[in-house]
Parts: sequence; structure tokens; C-alpha cells
Amino acid sequence: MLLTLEGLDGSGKTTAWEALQATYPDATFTHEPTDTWYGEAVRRSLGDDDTDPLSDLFLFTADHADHLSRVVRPALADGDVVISDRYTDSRYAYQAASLADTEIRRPLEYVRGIHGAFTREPDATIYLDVDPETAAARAGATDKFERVSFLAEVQSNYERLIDAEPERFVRVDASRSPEEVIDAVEDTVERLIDAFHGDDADD
Ligand SMILES: Nc1ncnc2c1ncn2[C@@H]1O[C@H](COP(=O)(O)OP(=O)(O)O)[C@@H](O)[C@H]1O
Ligand SMILES: Cc1cn([C@H]2C[C@H](O)[C@@H](COP(=O)(O)OP(=O)(O)O)O2)c(=O)[nH]c1=O
Repeated sequence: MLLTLEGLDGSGKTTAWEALQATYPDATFTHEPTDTWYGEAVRRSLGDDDTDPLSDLFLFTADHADHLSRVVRPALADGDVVISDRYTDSRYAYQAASLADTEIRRPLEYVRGIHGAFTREPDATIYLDVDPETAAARAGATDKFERVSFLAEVQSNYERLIDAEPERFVRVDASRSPEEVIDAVEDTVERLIDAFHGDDADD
């Protein structure tokens, strides 16, 4: 089963993902950007304010392709629960926002289309919902994607993704205290895993 955590920078994904590691010691915990040299290239681009948005898309997508073949698919093949801090929806939401002023028409559909041929969609996605002002303040607004106006575009893309697939997403109010957010995420993960195994048993 593949579970992903998504949300704006500073929404608390990493805090929740770290807390889950104690509860699910046998699960495979992973993240995008990854720690490989592909991920290093992505982080280098994040530190540069003047990159080409299409180049960024393909850098992030290369990192994802490597992540899929090296970590996600093998772990799923072993029957593991995989919990990823960011995954495909980050590209759909962030790169679609940064491609908005380019020659690419319908960027969100374009970015989804690129992934369609090869990716493995998550079984469920927890969306940590926080407003762009809170997100930017928590994240420290240190890189090019952490500005309030940009995060507002990203947020509206996430909302479009949730509208398109409401059954895949679980929204958690991430404006609350870290303890409350962690509790809500833990309860949700427990429910999702139980439901997934229930589905298996029905097969
Ligand atoms: N619910 C919360 N309320 C206030 N601050 C938080 C909350 N969750 C996380 N933080 C703080 O906000 C910053 C970003 O949190 P993090 O978990 O790294 O978010 P993300 O991975 O979504 O960017 C960290 O300094 C963290 O301690
Ligand atoms: C995985 C991914 C991340 N990003 C962005 C979101 C973040 O601004 C940045 C780094 O991700 P991350 O390290 O998860 O940042 P944070 O913990 O602040 O949420 O990369 C994309 O634009 N596209 C992607 O596909």
C-alpha cells in the first residue's frame, strides 16, 4: 500500500512523517525530493531563483522515476506499506503553478500526462491543509517556492486535485498544534491501513 503526505511547505508533513516512523517500524518511509544525486540536483535548483520551469519539471520527474524504480516499486512488491513525504501530487501542484506563465497550456493536465505513462499513483493521500500565510511563515520563506503568492497558486492546484479525486484524499486541518495534527494523521493512517487490508480480505 502506498500512502503519501502532501501539502504546502510548512504544513507539517515532515513532522507527521517522523512521528509515524515510531508507530509503523516495519513500513518503508521515504520522501521526494530524494537523497540521491537526482535529489541533490533538485535541491540545487531550489536554491536558484532563476531556473527554467520546464527544466525544473523534468529534474523533479527524473528524481521521481528513480525513486519509483529504486525504492517504491520494490517495497510494494515486498508487500510493504510505503509512506512518502511528498510524491506525485507535489509535481502536479507546484510545477503546474510554476508553468502557469509559460507556453505550456493547461499545465496541471500536462504534468499529470507526463506521469501517466509510468507512475504508480498513491492508494491514499493525506493532505495537510494550511493557509499560504501560515505555511510561508512556518517554512521561513527561504526558497523560491515558499512565497505566499506562489503558495496560493499551489494551494489552488491541490484543491483541483482533491476535487478531481475526492476518494483518494483525506484532508487534515494542519493549522492546529503539532500534537493535534500528529494525532489526526496517526488516526487517519490507522484507518486507511485497516480499510486497505479489509479490501484485500474481500478479494
Ligand atoms: N502544527 C504546527 N504548528 C506550528 N508549527 C509547526 C506545526 N507543524 C510543524 N511546525 C513547524 O513548522 C516548520 C515546518 O514543519 P515541517 O514538518 O518541516 O513541514 P513540511 O515538511 O510540511 O515543510 C518546522 O519548524 C516545524 O517545527
Ligand atoms: C517533490 C517536489 C517538491 N517540490 C518543492 C516543494 C518544496 O518547496 C521543495 C522542497 O520540498 P521539501 O524538502 O519536501 O520541502 P518542505 O519540507 O518545505 O515541504 O520542493 C516541488 O516543487 N515539486 C516536487 O515534485
